[in-house]
Amino acid sequence: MDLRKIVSSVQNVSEAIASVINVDVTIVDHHLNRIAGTGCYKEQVGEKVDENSAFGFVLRQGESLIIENPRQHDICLQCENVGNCMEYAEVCCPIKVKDQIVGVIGLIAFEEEQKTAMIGNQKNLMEFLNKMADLISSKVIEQESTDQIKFLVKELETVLDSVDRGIIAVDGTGKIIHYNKRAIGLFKLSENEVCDRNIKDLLEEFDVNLLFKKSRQVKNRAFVYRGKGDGFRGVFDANPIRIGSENFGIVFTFSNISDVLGIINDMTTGTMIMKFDDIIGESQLFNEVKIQGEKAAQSSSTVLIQGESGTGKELFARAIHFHSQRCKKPFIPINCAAIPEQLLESELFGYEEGAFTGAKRGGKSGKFELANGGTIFLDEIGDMPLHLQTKLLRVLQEQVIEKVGGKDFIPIDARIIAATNKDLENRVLEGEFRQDLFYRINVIPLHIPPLRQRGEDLMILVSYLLNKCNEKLGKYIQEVHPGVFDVFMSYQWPGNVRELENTIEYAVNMCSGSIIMERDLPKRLSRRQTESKDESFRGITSIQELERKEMIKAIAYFGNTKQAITMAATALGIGRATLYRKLKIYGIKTVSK
Ligand SMILES: Nc1ncnc2c1ncn2[C@@H]1O[C@H](COP(=O)(O)OP(=O)(O)OP(=O)(O)O)[C@@H](O)[C@H]1O
Repeated sequence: MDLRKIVSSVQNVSEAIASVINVDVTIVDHHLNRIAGTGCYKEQVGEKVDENSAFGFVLRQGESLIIENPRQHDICLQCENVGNCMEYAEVCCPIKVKDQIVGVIGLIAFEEEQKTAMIGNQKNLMEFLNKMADLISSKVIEQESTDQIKFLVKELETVLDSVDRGIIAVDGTGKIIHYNKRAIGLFKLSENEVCDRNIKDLLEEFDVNLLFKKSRQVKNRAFVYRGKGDGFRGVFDANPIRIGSENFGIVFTFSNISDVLGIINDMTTGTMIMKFDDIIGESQLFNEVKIQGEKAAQSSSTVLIQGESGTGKELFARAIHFHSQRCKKPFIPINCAAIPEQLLESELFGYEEGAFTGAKRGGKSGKFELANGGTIFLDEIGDMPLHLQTKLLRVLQEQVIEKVGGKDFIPIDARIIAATNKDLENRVLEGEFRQDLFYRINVIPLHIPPLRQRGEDLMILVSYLLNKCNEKLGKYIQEVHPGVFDVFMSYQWPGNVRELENTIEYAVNMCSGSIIMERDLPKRLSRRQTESKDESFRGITSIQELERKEMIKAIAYFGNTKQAITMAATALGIGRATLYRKLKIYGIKTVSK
């Protein structure tokens, strides 16, 4: 508690005392700084008073003191000013705030007449001085509470401004009375504008009156703020301000939907950051794909990654995303084959409240919305149902999505990387995949070669996966026996790297020494070796299958128009009618004759 905070009040009090009792007055604070004074003391304000003076004594003792005989009094003998002292008498009274001494009021007589009046009227004088000290004390307390309120307000403002949701408090009519910085940032309002606004201006499509009437808490309500052309989609909570049974207003908290979705992504998708250097393989064939992938990362065009199951298509998709300019934004994978057909649409595009029985209150955002600004990875796109292919084509063409049961089109900026282990061209010919969509997604095609075609990579992958498994299982297997490599090289690896990974993990578990031997391998691998001869027989393709494949190739090359069929027939060396007949037999879809 500091008298210096109320110096002007203290000076006023000292002048009032001086004019009532006609002596000089001076007041010091608890550090013995003179903070107010009349007469000769006025010029000494700001100076320090000697701690051995009567003021110092009263500050230490906390009791009033009257000195009738300056320069002879015991206290005066200690004072450094005793030689220059001109006083006739002195009265000092402590100023206390809640038992704490915060200063001293001193009255000084410089004439005999003043001294007589002071000494003669001691009792009344002391009472008067105590009242003046109380007055100063109450001013200090008042100042302290004002400071405390200012501090609380500042503290609250800082708390509100450090929340990354917009906060707006309104009175019972909806008029904005408090807000934080994030709120004016979200609604793009200036500080002057915001106080003239009513919450109804910001939540146009929402029945705010009902909210006031019902005075109920609301959580995560979706809304659209259209603003002056720079609106946003968001969610809000509303909490009524209730004291007793009376309502004083509502506190709203707002978030931009893309911020919310960003947090959901970070928390739920457990983004695995992947770089091209993390993808193992140095064979020429594989390196070429990596180079293509790196180039694809520099662009925002759609990529179609084709390759057998387990060849690393998702790894490539992730690496492309994390090498691209979108790397700080979400990477959202969705497996189109793993989600039941009736759910896939709402998973991809989201749904509005009430879109179907069982739809969640407030609706749901789809993967496209989650991927906004980033990349959506549509795995197993070859299994996407035809009606969704049509919707996807629209997203690609118009860059907007429409939620299930929704009325609005939501602009979306998500890069699409699709992958499939099916022969998509074949699916087009079979009428299972839209040709126009195929061309749209196949802008940058990447073909990941199967493991059996990259023998050089097998060795590096085995050593990489061995380390990985040792770490995972806490084992120290050092190497793989050369005989095991022979088995690996002659095996077809239908499950590619995923299968190799599982095989190594199995072998590491089975191995009791430090080298993986043939006996540690899963039985299917050694069985395959003995069966490989049978398999090479089985590898012989029938004439009919060859014929079918060549026809598919010709149609894929020349196209599926009437004119193209004639050209395809010529290239195949058969007549047009024969080609039509055979296409029908093989179930290859074409334009009608
Ligand atoms: N070149 C590689 N280097 C390291 N690990 C790899 C490599 N290729 C694949 N893998 C591993 O193999 C597994 C399968 O990879 P991924 O899921 O990317 O394959 P995919 O082709 O997308 O498979 P699917 O077609 O079944 O979806 C993963 O555990 C992945 O880490």
